[in-house]
Amino acid sequence: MSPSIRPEDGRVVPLHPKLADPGAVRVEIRSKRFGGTEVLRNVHFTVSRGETVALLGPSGIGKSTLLRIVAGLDPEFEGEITRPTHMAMVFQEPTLMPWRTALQNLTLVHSELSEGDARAALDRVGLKGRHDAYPRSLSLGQQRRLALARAFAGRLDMLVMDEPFVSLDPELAESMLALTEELIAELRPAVLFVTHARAEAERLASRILHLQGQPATLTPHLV
Ligand SMILES: Nc1ncnc2c1ncn2[C@@H]1O[C@H](COP(=O)(O)OP(=O)(O)OP(=O)(O)O)[C@@H](O)[C@H]1O
Repeated sequence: MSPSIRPEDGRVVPLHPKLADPGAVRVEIRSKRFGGTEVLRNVHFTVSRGETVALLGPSGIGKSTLLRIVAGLDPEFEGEITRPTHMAMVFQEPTLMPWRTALQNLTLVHSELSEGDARAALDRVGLKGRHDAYPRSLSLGQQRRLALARAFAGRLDMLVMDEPFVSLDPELAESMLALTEELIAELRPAVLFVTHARAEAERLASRILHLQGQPATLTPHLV
């Protein structure tokens, strides 16, 4: 039985905790159009808490569009998304506030965090001694670490990542991948991430979903 109503337009409806896993993400997209072009059709899947799902597919197929809908950034679709309250996103580029220190980038987003906890979260991702640095004085790797610290700080039920390791040199990509793996294992959120790299998908994900066709739909493959 559906735990939530099914409006005609896209809406995000909280799950009733007694009816289903409150940490789960459920995606039911009947259709997504940009003007006259239908990009997604009948895309249905769930991500349980503690599960990591990778989304693969050719360039331009609709991966970022799907991710934006799931994250609640694009309400213009037909269907329904059910997701937990505490969600974080990690993008290709670290979206940091340039006029705030590393510590403030964390505490302004997570007002519930004590300063001690925020500092510990920065230390956890290897930013010891850089708490008071501004993003422009951090290396790209340090900026990415700060973005990860921000995503994983506080309560995290769901994590959405859009090609988080793209355009990094292999060494940095490997260290970010390892750090992300550790943080996911510690917090066990429901994770949905987009990647072009099959090896990355196979390493992080317990399940891989392929977007194919026009309009795109899903073909599931178990790793
Ligand atoms: N705001 C928009 N307005 C109109 N068309 C759009 C918009 N955003 C995306 N599209 C189109 O929707 C389709 C899917 O785009 P999307 O960015 O989701 O693909 P993608 O699979 O993430 O691609 P890539 O792997 O290259 O990032 C593309 O044809 C794109 O041109």
